[in-house]
Amino acid sequence: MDKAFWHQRWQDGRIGFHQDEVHPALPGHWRYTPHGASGQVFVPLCGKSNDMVWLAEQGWQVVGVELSEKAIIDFFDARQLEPVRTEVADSLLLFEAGAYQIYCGDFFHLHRAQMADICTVYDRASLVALPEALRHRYAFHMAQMLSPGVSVLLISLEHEKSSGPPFSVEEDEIRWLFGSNFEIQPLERLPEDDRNVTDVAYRMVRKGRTGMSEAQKKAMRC
Ligand SMILES: C[S@@+](CC[C@H](N)C(=O)[O-])C[C@H]1O[C@@H](n2cnc3c(N)ncnc32)[C@H](O)[C@@H]1O
Repeated sequence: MDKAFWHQRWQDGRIGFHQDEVHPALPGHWRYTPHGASGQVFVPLCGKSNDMVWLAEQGWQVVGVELSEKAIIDFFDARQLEPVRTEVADSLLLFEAGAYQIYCGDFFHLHRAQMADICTVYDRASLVALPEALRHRYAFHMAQMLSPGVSVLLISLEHEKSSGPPFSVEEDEIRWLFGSNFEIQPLERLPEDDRNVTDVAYRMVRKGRTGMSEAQKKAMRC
């Protein structure tokens, strides 16, 4: 899947992955309360997801990344927000308004520095958007960017077809992709939908040692 594929999908309005409602697994499995307004949640490959609105309503600062500028403009327009647009390093534009900071560009161009204040991650339908070779890169890059202790609510999907997107990404593969860097706990299999697709939710926590001061800082922030 190259970038042109996704730009074309957004241009043509072929965005069957977009949901008008909040994903049913999100409220049930979201167990964090941010302290003050400082909690940042990262939403990779965010599209114009309404899940970001739910997260903002819970008091989170939402940091997204999305290739399609059209998706980002649509997201802000729907909320009558006029984002400030700034050029940042490595071919990324940052759109900011209200509780939202959305980077427009390639996930793989994000750096650890941009993730420094991230407390947690909400990841729905990112892996399943990527072909196998890119899923490797994705899992590695995510691990590189997140500090030990950061948790991820990951929602993948499974189906019988051999093609995609969406690709079927099952527990064995998730363990293979992320297992060396994350503790992984399956949370829930949702009921199969009318296209025979099953969403599956996992909680993952970035492994690794935290120096006392880093752990303390993170505990205070998140
Ligand atoms: C299956 S959709 C999921 C969107 C969103 N997570 C949701 O739940 O509605 C995948 C999204 O990832 C975006 N995308 C694909 N490759 C990307 C990349 N390398 N960097 C940033 N965004 C990407 C696409 O434009 C598309 O909006």
